[in-house]
Amino acid sequence: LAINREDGRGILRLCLKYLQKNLQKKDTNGFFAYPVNDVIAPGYSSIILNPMDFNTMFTKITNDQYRNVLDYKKDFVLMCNNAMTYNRPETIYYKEAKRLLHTGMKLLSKDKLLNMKRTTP
Ligand SMILES: CC(=O)c1cc(-c2ccccn2)c2ncccn12
Repeated sequence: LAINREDGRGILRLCLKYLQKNLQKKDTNGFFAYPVNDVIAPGYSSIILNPMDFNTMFTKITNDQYRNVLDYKKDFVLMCNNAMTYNRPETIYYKEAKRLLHTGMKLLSKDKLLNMKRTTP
């Protein structure tokens, strides 16, 4: 049973790294690559209580901190929503977050995930 659990984690890690690679490609300016700090975004840490970024998500993948793809998807949505909370709609950060979220929902759609589940060994 322990072996199966380890195998399962390995497969999930592979899937999540594949998804992250494709999502991060869409963040062409790298706005979501690392945590936002209060120097570039004044007052950020008092407005956004649950910050998230791709680097943090990658660390969580590596440390098996996601039980499944839906857990990962929650962090992705959190990251995009944070940007649409802190930044005003007319800013590039808001616009990029909205576009990234839309792209992500297509990549993380149910049928895509079902297909992945079906195709993984
Ligand atoms: C994601 C986000 O909210 C963000 C990323 C950045 C950012 C990230 C990397 C380089 C430059 N800017 C940012 N700057 C000001 C205000 C908000 N942001």
